[in-house]
Formats: sequence, C-alpha cells, structure tokens
Amino acid sequence: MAETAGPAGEPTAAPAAEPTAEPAGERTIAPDQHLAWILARIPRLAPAEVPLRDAHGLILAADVAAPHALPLWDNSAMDGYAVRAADLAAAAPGVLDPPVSLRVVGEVAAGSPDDPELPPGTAVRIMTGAPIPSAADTVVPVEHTRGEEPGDPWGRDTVEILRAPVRGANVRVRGEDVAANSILARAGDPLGARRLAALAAAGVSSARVRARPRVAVIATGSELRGPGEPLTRGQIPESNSLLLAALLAEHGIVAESVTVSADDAAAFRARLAALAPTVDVIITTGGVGPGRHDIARIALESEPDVRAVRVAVRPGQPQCAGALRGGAWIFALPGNPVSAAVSFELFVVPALRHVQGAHELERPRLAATAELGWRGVAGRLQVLPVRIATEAGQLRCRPAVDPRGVSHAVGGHGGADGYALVGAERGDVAPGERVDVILVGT
Ligand SMILES: Nc1nc2c(c(=O)[nH]1)N[C@H]1C(S)=C(S)[C@@H](COP(=O)(O)OP(=O)(O)OC[C@H]3O[C@@H](n4cnc5c(N)ncnc54)[C@H](O)[C@@H]3O)O[C@H]1N2
Ligand code: MOO
Repeated sequence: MAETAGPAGEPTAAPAAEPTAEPAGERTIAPDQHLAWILARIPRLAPAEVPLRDAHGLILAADVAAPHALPLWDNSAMDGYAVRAADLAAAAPGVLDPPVSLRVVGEVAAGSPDDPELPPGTAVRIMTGAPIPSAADTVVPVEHTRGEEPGDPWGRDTVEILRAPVRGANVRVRGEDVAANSILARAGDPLGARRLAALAAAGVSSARVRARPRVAVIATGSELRGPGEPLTRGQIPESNSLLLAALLAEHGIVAESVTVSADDAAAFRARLAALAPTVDVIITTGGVGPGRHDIARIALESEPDVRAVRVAVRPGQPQCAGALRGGAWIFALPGNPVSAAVSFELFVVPALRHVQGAHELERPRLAATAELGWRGVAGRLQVLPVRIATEAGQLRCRPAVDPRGVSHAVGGHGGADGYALVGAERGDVAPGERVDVILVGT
C-alpha cells in the first residue's frame, strides 16, 4: 500500500474527512464535461485594433503578417570593417601573414543612410547594425585588425587586416530571420513580451485583439471579516476575495470590483443584478452547497441559463455556472478556499482565455515524480496542491497539504507551487510514480 503523507511528507492524524455525500437528484459530471458545457456557451469578446504598447497580455484576433523583412537590410553584426572578401582571398580563412593593408574610404554607423563606394583594395569602418555598403560582402571585426596609431584600434587612412574571415562573415542578411509578408503571429496567440517585440521589430504598430474581460469578484459568507478586524467565535478572516483578485492579476486582469457580502440571498441577487450589465464575468465564492444558508445556489435557482452541478473533482465539487439574464456570465465557486482556487484553475482560467480567443486554454501538464505516495480519490479527478522541486533537471513533487483534507487547507495551499492531477480511474499514487502536474506558483 502506498505510504500516505501529511503536508511535510510525514504521516499525520486523520483530519476531518472530506465530505462525500451526494445530494439526491443532482448529477455528478466529469470535469471535462463541465468545461465543455461552459466553453460551448460563454461568448467571445469583441475584437478591436489596439496600439502594441497597450496590447501586452491580450490575445490576437487576426493573423499578423510582417510588413517588412527582418533584418530590414543586410547589416553588420560587428564593429569593424566592411570589405570585399575577394581582397583578402590570397590566403585561406585564418591568420594573414603578412597582414593585408586596405585603404579606409569611409564610415557607416547604425542609422546612417550612406552607401559609400568601395573600390577594390578599400574598406569602410562599420558599426554594429549599420547597413552593409552595396559593394561589400564581409565584415572583419575590429579585433582582427590593426590601425596606424598604437593605442587606437581604429585605422584612420589605412587598416591592416590580421585575419581573413570567410566570405559573408558577420553580415546579417535581409530576411534571414523573417521574410517580408510572412505570417509572424496567428489569431489566438497571446501577446507576451517576446511576440510583442517581434511584431514591433517587423514594423507592426497595432494589432487586432480581443478585449480583456471585465470581471467582478464577490465573496459571500456571514462568518467573514476584513483584514485586521477583531474576530469573535465563529468568525474568520476573509481570504477568497484576495485569492481571486490576485489570480486574476496573474492572468493580466484587474478586477473591476471586489466585494464581500453576508449570506443574504436577496442582497446577493440585487448585487448580481447591478453588476451584470457592467461586467463580462462575475466570480463568486461560497454558498453553493446544500446548506440552509448557501445563498448563491439559492439565488441562482431562478436563473434559467445557470446550472448547479457537482463535478467529479476533489476539491471543487459543487459549482454553478452560466449566463445571467442581466448579461454577465457567472462562476459561483465553492467557498472552501482550496476548492475555489482549484475551480478557478480548472474552469475559470480556460473560460477567460476562451472569451479572449486564445487557442491554448489550459496550462501545460508536465510529468513529475511523486516523492511520496498518497491516496487517490475514487471516481474523481484529484487535484492535489504540491510542492515542486527539480533534481538533475527532473521535476519532483510532494503533497503541500494532507491529501485527506485538501479543500479547507488554505495554509498548506499557500506553499504549493503546483497541482498534481490524478485521473479518476487511477487510484492511489505510489512513491516514485509519475504524475501530471501543472505549475501554478508564479
Ligand atoms: N451536506 C453537505 N455539505 C457539504 C457538501 C455536500 O455535498 N453536502 N459539500 C461540501 C463541499 S465538497 C464543499 S466544497 C463545500 C461548498 O461549500 P459552499 O460553497 O457552500 O461554501 P461555504 O459553506 O460558504 O464555505 C465553505 C468553507 O469555506 C469557508 N469560506 C467561505 N468563503 C470564504 C472566504 N471568502 N474566505 C475564507 N474562507 C471562506 C467557510 O467559512 C467554510 O469553512 O460544502 C461542503 N459541505
Ligand atoms: O471537495 Mo469540496 O468539493 O471540498 O471542494
């Protein structure tokens, strides 16, 4: 039998068991089915043309062709001398003994439009990034030359070439990186720093992108108190609103509003009605269980296009999702903090990417070796917060929380930098086995 582990990998006393009751009449659906249901319904946001400087983190809504080649023209990769290789052809590439003396007939710096003549037996001083004179084909770095004056590496009227480069050396050829009019990025690609720079370098100044979703967060629960507020029996510090606002920020979204409300179904309904026309997505936590005060589920019962489900995932089983009549899409996530975080990762992240038109909806799954074994969850996808380490370039993981009591373990979850995904059919994980992980700690 697999060794089971607590947060630090030590066996622990059993925590309060995870609830397993199935409320009568509610269907349990696979996580993939729940996500597919959402993705089939949640609308994509409208595209708009945006200057590149405002486009970081947005998703392209159309392919982008390079207006011009990269490099834009043949240019020098080194500070040195533009030469004709034929002038140095007496010797094979390598040390020139004796050195070849060339007359210096000009200089081009980066940004210079000059195209100096280069008669046979001459050289032009050239700086990195400057266009290669039309008559030259090779650049000799200044380190491989000698000027007239000791102490000055640069020749004034003549230069001695000490080493012969191969023809074409140190020339960055027009179009060798990107051909003019070729597709540089595709609809659905995210505009990260590298892609933005590529577009800018190729002469693109604006891009057609999908808008960032406007998102509101509501944490519900009469037991919740704000930061620093005194706590009486039964009350706890509220943490889900900070969690969700920060998770959104990790995905480039600044929440439009973040509020905490008591368990009051009428007030919750009124808050949704006020928000729905002003935002694209509302994320709530708490009140989705079968409890008498589970006001999110109760308030959403009157919404025809919102459905309450139990997802075959642990943690994160009870959820509501759908389109509100007032306009916005709602994700009503469970109140347990780890359940909320896992639900955000499994369902909200792909949905937020989808509405922005991304083609990659989920984070990549990487294989890691389980340092310790742990119990699986029969018939459900187990999403276990783990600590990730690398050893000899290989990923290793160990539980960050006690696998027997994950959904409320907000403390151990704080030290997790990944989620291990153990399929519903797999069962227990033995020490040394490979499991899929997604990296979430940024
Ligand atoms: N009889 C049953 N009880 C429960 C079931 C069930 O199937 N039958 N399911 C359990 C599971 S699984 C989950 S998950 C939770 C879902 O609960 P709710 O969404 O109704 O969440 P709450 O009851 O409001 O809160 C649960 C837990 O989390 C704490 N919490 C809530 N919000 C916050 C917040 N913003 N910051 C910090 N902590 C928060 C809250 O105090 C509770 O301890 O239901 C189980 N019960
Ligand atoms: O398992 Mo709940 O579904 O504790 O999050």
